Amino acid sequence: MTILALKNVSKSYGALKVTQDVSFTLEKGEALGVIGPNGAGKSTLFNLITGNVLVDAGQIEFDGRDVTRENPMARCLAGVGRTFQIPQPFDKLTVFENLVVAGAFGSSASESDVTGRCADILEQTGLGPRANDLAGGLSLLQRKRLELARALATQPKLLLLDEIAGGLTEGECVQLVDTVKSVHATGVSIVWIEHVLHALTSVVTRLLVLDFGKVIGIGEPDEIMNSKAVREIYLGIDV
Ligand SMILES: Nc1ncnc2c1ncn2[C@@H]1O[C@H](COP(=O)(O)OP(=O)(O)OP(=O)(O)O)[C@@H](O)[C@H]1O
Repeated sequence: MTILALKNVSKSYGALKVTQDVSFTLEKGEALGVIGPNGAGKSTLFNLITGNVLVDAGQIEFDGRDVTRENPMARCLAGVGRTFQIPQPFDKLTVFENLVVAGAFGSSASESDVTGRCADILEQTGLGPRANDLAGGLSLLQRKRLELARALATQPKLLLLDEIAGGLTEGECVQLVDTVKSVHATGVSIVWIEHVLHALTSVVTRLLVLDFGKVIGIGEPDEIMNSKAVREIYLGIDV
């Protein structure tokens, strides 16, 4: 069953075509990786799915509904959760308070449900011992964990991860990937933009490659990474 469908989606900023006729579908429970060179339009793709940017043309369906013209709040409440490339938590709130704010405003759960759920998410994301620490004092790995936890507090059916492994050490990356795997195992559908390919391919079963806003490949990771188009355009190898 399809959870997300983009149909011929396009977006330009002036003369710059950032998203060009992009179409793909994501099945419920699937994890899809998105790769491509800097500036290929990956984050813009997320902004179009969340509604932070509106399409110029095309259609976006989420969970069986046309959400193309819906605002980000409506899409979040419907189950589209996301993390940002640069985590920006409320630095002067505690980790737990950050989760409660996300749960209270980004989900339709009642107040009592939100606090209970946030306590569970703290454990799930390994932030239990940091619950009462101010977010501003967290390490990069903990900030990434908090970014993931805040997205989970909105009770997403679809989780969009934007370079969550970027900047981490190898050991930290392994830890975070384990947490992403545990989230995926609960049935949440995932689209993950990531430059750290080994982290990405340990979770996703398909890769989508963007270049200059166009989909130049979508398929199984091995097939995609060995394809002529990807080696020429994405890896810069002349074949
Ligand atoms: N609001 C905007 N106004 C004008 N140009 C924009 C805007 N947002 C993005 N762009 C441009 O669109 C292109 C795609 O940007 P985007 O951030 O989606 O790429 P990306 O693939 O996520 O890159 P990176 O891997 O560096 O994060 C870039 O050339 C960027 O400068």
